[in-house]
Amino acid sequence: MGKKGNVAIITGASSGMGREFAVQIAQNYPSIHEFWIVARRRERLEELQEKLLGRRVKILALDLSRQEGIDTLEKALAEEQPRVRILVNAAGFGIIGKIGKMKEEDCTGMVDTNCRALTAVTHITLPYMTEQGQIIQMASSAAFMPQPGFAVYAASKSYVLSFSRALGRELAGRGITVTAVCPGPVKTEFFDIAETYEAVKLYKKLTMARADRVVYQALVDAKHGRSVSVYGSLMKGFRILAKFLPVDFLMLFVK
Ligand SMILES: NC(=O)C1=CN([C@@H]2O[C@H](COP(=O)(O)OP(=O)(O)OC[C@H]3O[C@@H](n4cnc5c(N)ncnc54)[C@H](OP(=O)(O)O)[C@@H]3O)[C@@H](O)[C@H]2O)C=CC1
Ligand SMILES: CC(=O)[C@H](N)C(=O)O
Repeated sequence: MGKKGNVAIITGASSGMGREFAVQIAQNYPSIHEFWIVARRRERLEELQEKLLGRRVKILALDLSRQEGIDTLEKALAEEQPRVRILVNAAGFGIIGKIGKMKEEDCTGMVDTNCRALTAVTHITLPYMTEQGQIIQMASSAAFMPQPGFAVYAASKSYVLSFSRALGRELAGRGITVTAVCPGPVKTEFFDIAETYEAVKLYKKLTMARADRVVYQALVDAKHGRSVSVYGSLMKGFRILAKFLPVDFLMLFVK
């Protein structure tokens, strides 16, 4: 399995945008013959398998925040030597709340999953990526400026954006593109966990985008080799503001 056809590896495939990436890639990329779908909830991955239009599917029910999860993926890669055409790193989570007011493992867990796991998955998959391969990293508009009350999450996404842009330059010689996806709030199960301590702000609730549209735009941007994908004029405008206005001024509005 894996040696003959092109493979797409998608983490965070059990819900939200990761799941949507799998469905849209299956619909629009006939050259992808096999999917490796990764997340902790096996039953969700099994349910997704039914939607992947008869492609070969490898289900990897792994916790990527743990080294065992990364090791298992690395072993599967070494055994099967897949030709990876698309890697989507969508596994991630965020918890709204102030440092010191939430459990320590909730704070550091965001770093473990959003930064460490994403870096590790990218690192171990790179040797198997084909020329013209695409790496799609779920960052966020939260990467554009610090967010008091969502500090670790926003910092973790700044890491993803910075890492992905530099990686894109490193890989240019191999013909592999890297796209950091930076949407504003998107209506997914993300907020079930995010609201563990505090509710999401009203302005975010009112501006939530649809996951299918964000993912469609991200796939178009990745196809064009764009380093950053921002869905919607609101977030495009916010990105420009965040580039030009002083951070201390901007932070007055997200307290
Ligand atoms: N929703 C939003 O507003 C936005 C989200 N993003 C980012 O997009 C990405 C996807 O989020 P979204 O689809 O909204 O959220 P969801 O909560 O719907 O999906 C998150 C996915 O990550 C997986 N995941 C979480 N932790 C782990 C882990 N330790 N090991 C393996 N898989 C894990 C979950 O699977 P399981 O629980 O089965 O392990 C799930 O499949 C995240 O990185 C998020 O930060 C970016 C901008 C906006
Ligand atoms: C959850 C997100 O990443 C979103 N962009 C936000 O800032 O709330």
